[in-house]
Formats: sequence, C-alpha cells, structure tokens
Amino acid sequence: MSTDEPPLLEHGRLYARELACAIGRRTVLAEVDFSIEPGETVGIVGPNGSGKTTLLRTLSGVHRPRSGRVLVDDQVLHDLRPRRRAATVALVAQDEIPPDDMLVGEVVALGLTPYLPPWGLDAPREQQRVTQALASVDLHGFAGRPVRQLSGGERQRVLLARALVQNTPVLLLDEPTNHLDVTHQLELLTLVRGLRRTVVAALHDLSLADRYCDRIIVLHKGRARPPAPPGEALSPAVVAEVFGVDANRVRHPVTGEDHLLITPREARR
Ligand SMILES: Nc1ncnc2c1ncn2[C@@H]1O[C@H](COP(=O)(O)OP(=O)(O)OP(=O)(O)O)[C@@H](O)[C@H]1O
Repeated sequence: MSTDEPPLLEHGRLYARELACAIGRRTVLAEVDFSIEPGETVGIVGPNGSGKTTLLRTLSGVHRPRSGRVLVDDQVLHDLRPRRRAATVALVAQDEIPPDDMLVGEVVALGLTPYLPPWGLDAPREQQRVTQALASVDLHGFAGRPVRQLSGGERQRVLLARALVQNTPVLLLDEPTNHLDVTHQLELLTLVRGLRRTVVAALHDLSLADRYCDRIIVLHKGRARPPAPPGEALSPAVVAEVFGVDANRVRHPVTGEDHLLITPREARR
C-alpha cells in the first residue's frame, strides 16, 4: 500500500548498540547489539517475560535504555525531538485500546500528526490517506464507525493503519497477529513484508516468524542472540533450549517449501 511516496530504502537502518533495557531497577535485557538493514523484516521471539515488549518500547523511544544507544541511520533515537522521532519510528503496541468515543478514521488520522503544522488540517488529503490505509488492512468503509464497536482483530488492524499513515522508515509491531483470524494473520504479515520499510515484530508463533521474517532475534535469559536467518535462529537445538519444545523442518507436500513444525516433548514418547 502507499499512503505517500514510499520511503527510500537507503533510510531505516536500525542499530542497537550495547543496549541494556530496564523496568524500574530491574535490567530485563543487557548487551543487546545488532544492525538491521533498510527494508528487512526481523522477528523477535522469546518466552513470556523474556523482554520482547520492553525491547520494542526501547527501540521506539518510549523507554529510555539503561545504557547504550538506539540509532536510526545516523540519528540517536532518544535525542530526537518527539515530532521527528514520530516521523522516524512507529510502534503498534500490544492491546492498545483507543478512546471509546473516537471514530476509526480519527484514530488512523492521528498517524499524520508528525507531519501537520500546529493546528494544521488538510482534510481532503488527510481523508484520502486514511481511506487508503484502511483499505490496505481490509477495513474499507470503516472510517465512520466508533472504535468501541470493533472486534479485537479489527481494532488491531486500525492501529496498524494508523502506523501506516505515519509513514516512518522503521515500523515496530508488538504481537501484530494477536486477535487476528488466520486469513488476516497471513495478510498482515504479507502486507508488512511488502511495505519497503524496516520492520521489527515480536511474534509468539514461531512458524509464522520462521516463514515471514528475513532474520530472527531470539531473547533468552536476559540476552538477545544476534539476528540470524530463520533456519539458524530457530534451529531444533535453539528451540529446544529456549522454549523446551521439539522443532522439525518438514517439506510441504504441495508447495515444496520448508515449514517449522513444533511438537510438545511428550508427543514423542
Ligand atoms: N510495568 C512493569 N513493572 C514491573 N515489571 C514489569 C513491568 N512490565 C513488564 N515487567 C517485567 O519485565 C519482564 C519483561 O516483560 P515484557 O513484557 O517485556 O516481556 P515479553 O517477552 O513481551 O512477554 P510476553 O510474551 O508475555 O508478552 C517480565 O519479567 C515482566 O514481568
């Protein structure tokens, strides 16, 4: 989809440099160090509580790192003014609930805020971008509906549409497939891969991460393994160690593609 000219792919290189992420006094992750290329889709996986949300919030600028730096291209993210930061990185948080009395179109239009002059409105242009973004997440015709009337999955797609109109070179997604039916899960991941943006997504479903990500970062015991291609990041040994389940790669009988198959340990007895 295109809400505006797509950002050029020389923009959106995302770096974490010796990052430590903390909540209160507790360090959740330390020694996080990686570089993500413009246009890459990178998954973050890890058990519950391993720090996926904390890392995404730090990469988005919402949390300050305890130490280290986040850079987008040559800019230190946490030094940017809020408007500039909002034009650089968009975060779709997990389970955000917009105010009940807002209309869907109004929520999506919030993504344009960093580009508007103070008190500035450009209604026809704004409306067109909102309409395009809603259509791209399969919510054509929803602009006038109150947010309170949406299902969880529809709300999730509205928040993605808001991030799309924000039109940032870097897009961060926290469990974007939560609440979505299987069709919309696959559509969303196909959509984000086709955006020509740098995408970092926390995903619980290892098979989806394996299939849709160029590289994957595995969080385990307070550390982030360096981003690696799915076959390496989610090798049977790593999946067994980190998640305590068995993983096998099997060939799809029709497409011939590799799929990651997860089985509980007891199933093999
Ligand atoms: N507001 C908070 N106050 C104190 N501790 C917190 C807070 N939010 C998260 N934590 C703790 O920080 C750690 C990392 O949490 P985080 O939400 O980043 O994990 P996660 O990998 O996203 O988890 P999940 O898979 O369950 O969504 C967890 O141990 C969690 O209990």
